Amino acid sequence: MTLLNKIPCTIVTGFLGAGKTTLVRHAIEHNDGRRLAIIVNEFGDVGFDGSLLAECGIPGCDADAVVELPNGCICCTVADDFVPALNRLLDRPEPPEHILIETSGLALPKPLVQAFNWPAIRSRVTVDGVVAVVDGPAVASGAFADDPEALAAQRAADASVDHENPLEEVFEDQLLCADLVVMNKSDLLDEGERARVRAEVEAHLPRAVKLVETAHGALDPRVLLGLNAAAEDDLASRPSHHETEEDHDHDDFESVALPVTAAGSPEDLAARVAKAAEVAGVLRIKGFCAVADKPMRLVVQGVGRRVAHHYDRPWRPGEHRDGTLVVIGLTGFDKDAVAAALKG
Ligand SMILES: Nc1nc2c(ncn2[C@@H]2O[C@H](COP(=O)(O)OP(=O)(O)OP(=O)(O)O)[C@@H](O)[C@H]2O)c(=O)[nH]1
Repeated sequence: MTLLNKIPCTIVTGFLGAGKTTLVRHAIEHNDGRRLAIIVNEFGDVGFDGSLLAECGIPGCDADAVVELPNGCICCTVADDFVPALNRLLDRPEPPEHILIETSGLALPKPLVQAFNWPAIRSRVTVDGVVAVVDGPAVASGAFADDPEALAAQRAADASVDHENPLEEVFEDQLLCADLVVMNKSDLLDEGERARVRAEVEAHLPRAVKLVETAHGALDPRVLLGLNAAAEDDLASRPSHHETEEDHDHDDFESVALPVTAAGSPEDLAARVAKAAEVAGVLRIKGFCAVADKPMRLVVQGVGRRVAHHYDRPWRPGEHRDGTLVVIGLTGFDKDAVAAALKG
């Protein structure tokens, strides 16, 4: 049972590029003055999402309220990183009223939920809800299943099914743990695709879990926060492909940070990123870059073959303007080919 004095924490999970940061940002923006803190975990230690959130410029969102946990996977570094970070937030003179935890797209949520039972934090916090953000177009294109139709027919919530596709396993673990599923990027789907994605996601859910559709993570914080799930008390109904922390590693995935010299134009860089994204096994490309003669920093984001870019802020005086892109992919992806594509 949730004690009144426990601070609620929402765990935002979801595959690489599904829209977790976008959802968290929307929640900060529409938060009605509640004191929020954000913990951001990333695979690939460039601190991209943390930087986007800490520098969001939203009134009332204090950069100190954003804690970055880089270096891989929050579910594997619970003791060293997560619990101390959480305790530091709770020990502040004005502790947050609600904490949002954005996990890396490759993290499994269940070990993190289990961590809420650690004696050091158990009496202080509770998991208000696990929210799984789903990349609608990625599901529609069959990214998480070798044969989506056969798969949908095959299963309901059989967590023992063997998978050859590591993407699918991570995706499923995230759904199996969820209290709320957010089917994002609905703006990129037609009605038929939306129904298909909905059916496929529902086929993976082990319990009656609410599914909402969003575009650009625009979900009312009254829906997102306050689910009151106390998920740490309810682990049995959240099956996982990896029932122990030891069982879980990320050998299936790797990341590399590549320097990029200033681009002639955003379009030129986006074309190079799109080319790099075509290299087999590449899943996600993101980072900051310079554009010749522009005083602004360019944010570049590739999910699959879709590349988005925008200027987020002016370069600071004296700031090093060389860009870096983080590329995350299946282990063994051809980094030389990616580097060559990015060079143009
Ligand atoms: N068209 C469209 N684009 C979206 C939507 N939501 C997010 N995006 C874009 O998708 C890209 C990834 O969004 P993020 O919010 O960074 O995704 P993420 O899940 O935090 O990504 P990782 O942290 O790398 O796993 C960005 O370019 C977003 O602008 C949406 O609903 N529709």
